[in-house]
Amino acid sequence: QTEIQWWHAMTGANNDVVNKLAADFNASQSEYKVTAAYKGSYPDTLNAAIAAFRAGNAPHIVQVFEVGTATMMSAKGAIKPVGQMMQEAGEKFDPKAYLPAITGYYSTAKGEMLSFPFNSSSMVMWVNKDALKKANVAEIPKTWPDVFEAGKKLKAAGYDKCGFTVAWSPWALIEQFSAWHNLPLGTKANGLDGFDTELKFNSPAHVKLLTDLVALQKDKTYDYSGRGNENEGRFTSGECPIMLTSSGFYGNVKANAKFEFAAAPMPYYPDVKGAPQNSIIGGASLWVMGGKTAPEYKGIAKFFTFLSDTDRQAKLHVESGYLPITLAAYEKVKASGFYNQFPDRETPLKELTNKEPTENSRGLRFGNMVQMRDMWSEEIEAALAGKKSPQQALDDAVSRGNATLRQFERTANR
Ligand SMILES: O=P(O)(O)OC[C@H](O)CO
Repeated sequence: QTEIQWWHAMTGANNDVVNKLAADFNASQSEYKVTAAYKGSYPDTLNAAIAAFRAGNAPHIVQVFEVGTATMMSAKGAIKPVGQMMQEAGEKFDPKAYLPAITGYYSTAKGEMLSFPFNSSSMVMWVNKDALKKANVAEIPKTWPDVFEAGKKLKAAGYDKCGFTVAWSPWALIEQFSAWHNLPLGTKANGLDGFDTELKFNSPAHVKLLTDLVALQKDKTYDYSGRGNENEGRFTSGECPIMLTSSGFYGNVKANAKFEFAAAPMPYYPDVKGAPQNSIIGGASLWVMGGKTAPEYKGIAKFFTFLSDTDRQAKLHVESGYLPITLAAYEKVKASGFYNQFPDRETPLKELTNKEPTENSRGLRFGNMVQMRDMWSEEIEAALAGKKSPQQALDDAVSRGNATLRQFERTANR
């Protein structure tokens, strides 16, 4: 048997999904054995894979979050392009089979898709409907001002540690916020059209959001929930009745929330022209590492074909909240009547296709993005702690980010 190691970052219900996929594939044939191993958060998993590659013992497959894409794309010798691997192994792989937002995100300028789409998501606003009822909030908030009002009422109704919050702060407050308001995160279509890009997310609308949050943090109408998804449990426990985070949070919400919930579209500022625009994808894709043997690549290719099966994709979407990935799986779920019964489960798909994407909302691709998210988070944290004005914090996030981009340009092996 040929062993295939798969490193991933999935916890809770999504961890069960990964283990089940590996077990089902292993049971479906006897030549290959996929061994799934949890390696910590997305940044931890990426760092572990880079370290293992340098030490000569990289796994076969690594799940890399969307913002690690530029890093992986530029690591030429370290990765095996998925299209090439599939072709050599005689397995079908058609980038056009995927939702356009996904294909665009993971393809090079030449149209080559280097990684295998796996768990793509978008950001939604999770709401605790029981809490809204208790606080006399008649409708699910649509705009940021509505969210602030709802947060105040929720706080008054007893949710005094957290009226509303967001997980993945830089993803929510900077990246998705920019796309959803048709504002540039950076030049050159947010880096998709070239590495020589400059960050632009210190606009008046960005400053307004941070200013509003700083004010609401004082009495915890808004309460900060960290840089990643480590505090998503604040929603399922009932502590924070409104939380912006991934659609892929569904499995954990379903398993743990003891209240009625819904996944609503992200809020927007109605006075920003063109808002809401469209959201961008999140989640992760599977990267194949370089330097493996032909039989190993054959096994990985067969595993990817197994993962692409339309029924399997449809089921994954329904159970996890991640996107159906392929057009065929999306059509299948639509035809089944699932969204008629559970309209909010289509929210992330509707956000992604809300309008024809612009240069500001096709996606993003920045080198050193993992480090940049930490810097951006530090600046958001400084503003929330009252150490810097929101304008200064975002100006600093932009200038520190730009310096990091220039460093990436100098060192990237392209
Ligand atoms: O929770 P996920 O897997 O949808 O990922 C969220 C963000 O896109 C991570 O960068």
